[in-house]
Amino acid sequence: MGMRDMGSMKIDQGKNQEREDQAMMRDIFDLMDQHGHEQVVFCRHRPTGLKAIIAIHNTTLGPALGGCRMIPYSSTDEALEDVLRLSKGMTYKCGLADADFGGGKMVIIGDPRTDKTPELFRAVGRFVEGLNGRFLTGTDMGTYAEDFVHAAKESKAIVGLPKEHGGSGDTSIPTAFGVLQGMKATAKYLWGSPELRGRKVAVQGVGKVGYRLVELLVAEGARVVIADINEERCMELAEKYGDNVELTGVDTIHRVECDIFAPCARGGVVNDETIDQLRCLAIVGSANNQLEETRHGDYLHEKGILYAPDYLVNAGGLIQVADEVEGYEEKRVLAKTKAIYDMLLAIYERSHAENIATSRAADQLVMERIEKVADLRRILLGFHLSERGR
Ligand SMILES: NC(=O)c1ccc[n+]([C@@H]2O[C@H](COP(=O)([O-])OP(=O)(O)OC[C@H]3O[C@@H](n4cnc5c(N)ncnc54)[C@H](O)[C@@H]3O)[C@@H](O)[C@H]2O)c1
Repeated sequence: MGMRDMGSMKIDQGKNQEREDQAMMRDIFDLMDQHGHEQVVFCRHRPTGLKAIIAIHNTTLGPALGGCRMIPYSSTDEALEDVLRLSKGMTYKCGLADADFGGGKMVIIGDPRTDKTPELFRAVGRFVEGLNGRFLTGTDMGTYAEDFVHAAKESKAIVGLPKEHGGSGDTSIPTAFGVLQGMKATAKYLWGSPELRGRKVAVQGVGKVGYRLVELLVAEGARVVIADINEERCMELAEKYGDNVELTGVDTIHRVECDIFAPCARGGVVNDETIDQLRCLAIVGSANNQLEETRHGDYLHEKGILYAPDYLVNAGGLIQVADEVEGYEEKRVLAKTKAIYDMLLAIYERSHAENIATSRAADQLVMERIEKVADLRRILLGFHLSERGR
């Protein structure tokens, strides 16, 4: 092959790459349209190995707020899909929690057990800071408040820092408390009393939130069944609480016959495969995006399984970090998180009255709230006379 042929081959390859890139860009824009996103930012820093994606879904209510998770995703597509779904969920969560923030999320593609370094989180901080207040972030699955102490050296837009670093501390505390409020409201709706004593709850995932939830449930007198891929955490809880906590496998936890199934690990656990295996009366857990698709919410409604919309019952962490931006006050956070109880009962009532899935009743309520605020924001707040060019 002559030099000329080699040259034309390179040009062809270049053109193909360009076409592929263009196709990918079109796909991303399609995906953004599908979910209604405003902005997607790809962050790469080779020296620290950082590969991350920030998605900003909707800023009608205020700057986008959402945690940053670290997962060894098997592909960029999988990470993109996750961040788009999660950031959209945050818009709904903020809307329902009456927080003046929009929906956003960040995902780091990496293994939290081996890939974390202080520099990686400083790089996270710099990318977040570059968004100039459009996006605020903190801990989520696979990340800890301590990780964000490094990010906070580079950015003012970090929330959920440890208390000794001026933050409000671990968000999993109010999150677990909020899930418990959701369970009490569910008990009230189904059995006429918020009491959980004697009720059987199956908790999938005993990480930061799940572990605390189990502690709260045991204190309420509930019987708890747990499963986690991290067996050490299960053993620790079983040793601590003896007969009150029973262990089962990660493949069987969703099939346990119980009053309440509590997904507290990854999302998408209610799907075509699992939905007919569920043997619970209600689903109340912290995991984001528990329904793989909206139609799974409809199916739960048809089957008579009461589903507590995840973005409402897991809003405790968001309520805390939103409060941190205003100036953190623990009592106020607890009071706002307690309100999840009444809000969930209102959603159950609406679902019953309109014979629609609880997930749809919650979505409707959020959209009504967002539209009301969007309408208010049409009122101009100020106008500088200097802008008239006098
Ligand atoms: N931390 C918060 O404040 C917060 C707030 C709102 C929502 N959430 C959501 O709650 C869920 C849990 O969050 P977290 O902060 O406790 O995360 P975490 O990483 O501390 O805990 C997740 C746990 O799930 C386990 N796990 C993973 N896959 C599993 C599987 N297939 N079966 C059983 N266990 C499995 C992990 O080993 C881990 O112990 C996530 O979906 C997160 O997005 C968390």
